[in-house]
Amino acid sequence: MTVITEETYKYSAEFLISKLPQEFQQVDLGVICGSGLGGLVDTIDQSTKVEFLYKDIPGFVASTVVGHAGKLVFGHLGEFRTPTVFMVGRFHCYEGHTMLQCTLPVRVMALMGIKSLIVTNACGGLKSEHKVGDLMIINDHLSLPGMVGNNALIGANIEFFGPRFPAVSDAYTYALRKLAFKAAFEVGISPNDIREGVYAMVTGPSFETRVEARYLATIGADVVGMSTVPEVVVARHAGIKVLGISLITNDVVRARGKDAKLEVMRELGLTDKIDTEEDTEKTFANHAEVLETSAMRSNDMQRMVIRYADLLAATLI
Ligand SMILES: O=P(O)(O)O[C@H]1O[C@H](CO)[C@@H](O)[C@H]1O
Ligand code: HPA
Repeated sequence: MTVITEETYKYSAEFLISKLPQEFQQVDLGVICGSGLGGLVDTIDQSTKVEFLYKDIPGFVASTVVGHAGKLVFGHLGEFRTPTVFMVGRFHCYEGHTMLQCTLPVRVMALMGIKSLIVTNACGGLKSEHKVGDLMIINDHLSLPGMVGNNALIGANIEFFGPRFPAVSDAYTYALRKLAFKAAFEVGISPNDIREGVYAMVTGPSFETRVEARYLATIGADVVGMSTVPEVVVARHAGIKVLGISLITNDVVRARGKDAKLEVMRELGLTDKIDTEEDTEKTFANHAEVLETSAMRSNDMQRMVIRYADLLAATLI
């Protein structure tokens, strides 16, 4: 296991601070941009923005996924010009990174002063009432890797950040979820296009089998993705408040699929039963579809995040 010490995090933060103008040496808000959702940084004041490629920051690993630019951007967000740090592209375990490597930027952001983190992601919808393109405010998560031995906090606890056994039952606080819905409605997102629910994390990179999808829905998940949870756990451990926003980019195939045996028996006249199961062969999940939906809906998500940052800056939450 890669060991990352308190000094490693501090070294990365000090590196950034030494290169940043004073206005960004301490930031209030962090934003992690999910697949295809990095366009948010195009909405910030371009004249004050400062960018670092991940490959140039000590301790950071490389971002290898299409739709994840691989840069850390500092800028002013919204009308209140909140000093914000954006991860434009995140790290995933399926890229070969450990959870500690994937979450290193969150601790670096903690050292740079963030009090609040907005985590966004692209995900697959598991419920028939969801539409592709819907937004979902996360109200809880189901960490499949975390439950079976791959929790982001495994290893020596760094007391400097937080306690050995942090509670995450309130990771997605009610007050912030309310603020997010307020932001969404104020920017004109229809209540029919935004919901609240449970995000399940799997490691990927293969998408779910049909039975895995049914299993996830049965055990309480509304959507599934391959990120977010490690970042949230590490942020909550460090006392950072979290808002999670998912964009449902595709429908996860759940139908059982046609019964081959029955079909052959019917063709040979051995039975007259007909398989009524829907044929979903054409709807495989794929990353191109994920990026396509992100591109279609990223504007709404951006407007909502900007409004949320302003509401947050205007409240004492
Ligand atoms: O969670 P983000 O980074 O948004 O990306 C999602 O999209 C990719 C699959 O298309 C996976 O990486 C999944 O986690
Ligand atoms: N499954 C897992 N992760 C995802 C999906 C999906 O269908 N879509 C986007 N990320």
